[in-house]
Amino acid sequence: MAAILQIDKLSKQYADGTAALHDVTFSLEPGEFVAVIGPSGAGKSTLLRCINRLVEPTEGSVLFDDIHSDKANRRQVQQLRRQVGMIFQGYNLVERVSVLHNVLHGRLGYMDPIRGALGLFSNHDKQEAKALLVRLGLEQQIYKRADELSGGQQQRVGIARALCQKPKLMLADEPIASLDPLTSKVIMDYLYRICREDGIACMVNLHQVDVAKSYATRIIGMHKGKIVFNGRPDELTDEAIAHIYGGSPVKE
Ligand SMILES: Nc1ncnc2c1ncn2[C@@H]1O[C@H](COP(=O)(O)OP(=O)(O)OP(=O)(O)O)[C@@H](O)[C@H]1O
Repeated sequence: MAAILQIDKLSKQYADGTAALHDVTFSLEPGEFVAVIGPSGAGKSTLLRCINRLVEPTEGSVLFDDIHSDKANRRQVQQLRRQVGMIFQGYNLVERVSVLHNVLHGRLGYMDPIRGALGLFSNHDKQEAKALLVRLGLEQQIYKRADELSGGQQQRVGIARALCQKPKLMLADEPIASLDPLTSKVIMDYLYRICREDGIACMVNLHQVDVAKSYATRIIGMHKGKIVFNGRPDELTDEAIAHIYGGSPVKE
């Protein structure tokens, strides 16, 4: 199957000289659910953000569905961002507006900017946004303000907003880091099930190895800006985990 995402020799050095990514190469096939694990500072967030150009890579290329992100013009970056949904640890909702409006923000990339700024969403978009909220078990919360919701409910709104973009790829940057274990399971169950049902490829940064092992179809392990593991969950041995988190060499 043709890759939906092809990352080649990607490196990122921040302005202060921090080398966050070094020579990262991998590809993602449609429908894969990939967990990215690694210690704090390994470069997981930088990697995700280089994919949708929230961070400019220093070297290397990102090819997403025929768009060379590194060479893309403004129109192509906009096209890329429409097709790549993003879920954040802190949910990134507009707190004082309704849950429905937050979800509709996922349509802004498809709209005339003036209609978008005025909040003139079509009835079709509103129906789709409501259907997504029902799918995420939030039918009672549709007209509430976002800041009236619990953390787990807010993250479900974040997922609905990303789905409203009709993405081909979902990037989730530590989506459960601020949630308790029970709520984390609910969020991971929704994210996994919906991505699998809708054929959306997903890359999710996680701190919890056990969570990565129970959901991912593939795991990428990072250490100091490099990929040091790329394999199936059953290949992630204790030794491989020690290598990712401690940098010890993997025996051949
Ligand atoms: N804007 C920035 N400017 C300078 N250095 C940065 C910036 N953002 C991240 N870094 C550095 O780049 C490295 C990788 O950071 P990144 O946030 O990508 O790692 P991470 O694996 O996602 O970490 P965590 O799990 O703690 O979120 C770290 O050394 C970090 O301090």
